[in-house]
Amino acid sequence: MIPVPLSELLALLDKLHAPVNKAALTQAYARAQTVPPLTDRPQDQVRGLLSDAGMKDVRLALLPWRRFDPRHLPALMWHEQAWWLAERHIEGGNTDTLTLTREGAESRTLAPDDIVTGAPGTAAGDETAVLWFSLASHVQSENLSDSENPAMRLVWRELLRDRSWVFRVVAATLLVNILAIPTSLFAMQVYDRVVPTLAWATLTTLVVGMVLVVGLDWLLKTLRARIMDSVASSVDKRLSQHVYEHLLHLQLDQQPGSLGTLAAQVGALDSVRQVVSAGLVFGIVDLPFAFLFIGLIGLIGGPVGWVYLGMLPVALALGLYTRLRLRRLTRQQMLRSNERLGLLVDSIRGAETLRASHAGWRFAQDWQTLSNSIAGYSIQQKSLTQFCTNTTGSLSTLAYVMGIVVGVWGVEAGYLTTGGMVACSILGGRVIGPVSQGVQYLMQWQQVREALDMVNNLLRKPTERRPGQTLLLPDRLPQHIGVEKLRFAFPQSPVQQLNIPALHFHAGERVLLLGPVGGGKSTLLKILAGLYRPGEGRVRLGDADLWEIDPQLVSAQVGYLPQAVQLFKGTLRSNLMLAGAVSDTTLTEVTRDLALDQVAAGNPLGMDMAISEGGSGLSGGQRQLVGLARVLMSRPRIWLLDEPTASLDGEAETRVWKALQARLQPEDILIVATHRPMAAVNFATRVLVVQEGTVVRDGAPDKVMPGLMARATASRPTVEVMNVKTRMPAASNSAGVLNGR
Ligand SMILES: Nc1ncnc2c1ncn2[C@@H]1O[C@H](COP(=O)(O)OP(=O)(O)OP(=O)(O)O)[C@@H](O)[C@H]1O
Repeated sequence: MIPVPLSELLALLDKLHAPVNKAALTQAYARAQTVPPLTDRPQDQVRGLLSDAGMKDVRLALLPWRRFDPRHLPALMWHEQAWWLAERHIEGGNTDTLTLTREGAESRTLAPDDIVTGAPGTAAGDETAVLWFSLASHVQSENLSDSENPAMRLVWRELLRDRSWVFRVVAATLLVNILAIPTSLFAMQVYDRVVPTLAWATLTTLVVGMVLVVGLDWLLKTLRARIMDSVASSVDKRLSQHVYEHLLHLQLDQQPGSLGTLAAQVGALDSVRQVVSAGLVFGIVDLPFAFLFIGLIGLIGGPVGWVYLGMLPVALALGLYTRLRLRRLTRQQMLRSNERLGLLVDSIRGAETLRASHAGWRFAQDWQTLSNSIAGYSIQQKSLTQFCTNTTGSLSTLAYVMGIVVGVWGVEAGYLTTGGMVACSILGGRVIGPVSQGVQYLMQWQQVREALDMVNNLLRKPTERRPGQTLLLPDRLPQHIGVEKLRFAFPQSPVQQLNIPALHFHAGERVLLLGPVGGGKSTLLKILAGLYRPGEGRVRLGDADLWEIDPQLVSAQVGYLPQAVQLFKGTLRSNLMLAGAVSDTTLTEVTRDLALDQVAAGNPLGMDMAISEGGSGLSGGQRQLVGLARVLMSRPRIWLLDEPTASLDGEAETRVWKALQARLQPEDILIVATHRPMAAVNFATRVLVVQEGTVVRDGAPDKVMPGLMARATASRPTVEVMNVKTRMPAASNSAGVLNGR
């Protein structure tokens, strides 16, 4: 790689608003020209130059593009033998494009997937890479998990991010309310001035005025609705994105168990936003105006005002009572609805098993029980809200009637005219409206509280890295990975799944991880991959704690193959290139070595053959091969493979080991959890047996394997053939060997 040009570096620092002295950096560049470089690593060169220019605390890393998260752009990109300033643009809210610019060249606009890596003949140094600066100003995420009510804080933060809408909506609502005053005064003038004298000219003037008022009122209400809709849509987008990304970055061992709950948690903020934004305007404008109108009624009609004022505490008591009674019902209904959603997802995913084991009736029964229970709660809830709505309606009519009655007394007593009485009735309508609305809010608030609780449960769960955490960007390739004083237990699990005082793996090691079913192999691999965070102890990647390192760097170094490979809706190609585009040559080579090309060859669409949701369309073994292909294409330094050949036949298994060996660099670390060690034992350098969460054996294959084989043979059942006891032959996968007992 050639050194990073000054112009591109300055352009990036400018984009990042980094406090750099341009003149000092230019001088540092000039000084660097006069001496031979101490290092040919661009990250070290840039660090040196920046340090020379007075920017000491710079953290940067060089990452392969395929492992880089484009949301962290802008950055400098090494692409087609040149350094570019890469920026990300989101057009129309969804199309993601990259713009590459550099001095003296035409700028380019590309889709992230257009940048392929590992092009034919590319050495590691020629591959598209990103030089990424981690600056303090870059870390924008807020730590919501410490907050008492993170969901509410999030809703407020998003609603008030741009406060101008509040002023506009409040101003519009204010005017709408003010316009109600001339409406009532119109009636008063007509009754008191026009009707007694039949003054048509006055009536015409009043009507013209009212037409203007009505027009303005219509315009203001339309504008207000538009503003509210656009705020709602942008807030919804940001809220759902935030909650979804929080979910994606949740510590995997902390994810909620129920899928229904999880789905409901992600969607629940929507109802919160609606009530909070409408409630905000209600609280700021409508409610104070209700009091203003009561005052106005009092001014015109004297005691009539007391009638409407007296209605307020009754309505408030009604709303609070309903809310209290709704609390239990709403909670139960939500819980059951979540359970039912979970059941639905489970039965769709497990349709085959249900059909094969004739267990459908059991699920149908559960569905019916849940539906009955939801319907029961729903009926109770509806009748309660109906009761409240009807009572508020009757209360309003009563207030209106009482207002008229008291008004008649006023007319009799002489302090109120007929027109004044009509005006009081019209203004009374402006009091009744907000009061009924307030009662509705009180009822809805109960639902919102439940929804908030649900989202809070999700947002309080820890993410893989603390928001705002200063992450390490080590730039040396890790020479070892390991755990120290490790203790791990799943949440709510009374037993400890792993307890390992110390375990280290060094460069060049090829390790087989054996042990009985449920022994803890997968959990250990997930901990080493940085997917599960241990409750106690440390995971070390090189010299640093893995959880202190930027996750992009971890995933650039560590490749993990899960036991159950997940495929996603798309094509075979999109599933293979899940982590980013690779060159067609790399794709062809890997698929050929794993014989996955035969799958594509058998389909007229080839690599573009459709994969449906949940990954149906491929066999179990083929899925495993897709998972392996993903890891092989990502070329990690540390390979963590969980049962890579469990679903494969002997031939495919041999092919997998060959493909893997061809790609393993001498310094790479390979750790394979398997129940079929025999095909891999010849190239293994170390065998570990994990049982009941601890390492019970650890040594060279020739030391550990004979003992395991002997035990496996001894534990194999015997059959009696014509009175001769014979030991059962060993199965090719030697499952017994793995028990380690
Ligand atoms: N999500 C989970 N919640 C609670 N306990 C779990 C969870 N996943 C695994 N376990 C428990 O952790 C223990 C270790 O499981 P793990 O999957 O690591 O075993 P394993 O050695 O990989 O087994 P196998 O050989 O069957 O794949 C088991 O006792 C299992 O029941």
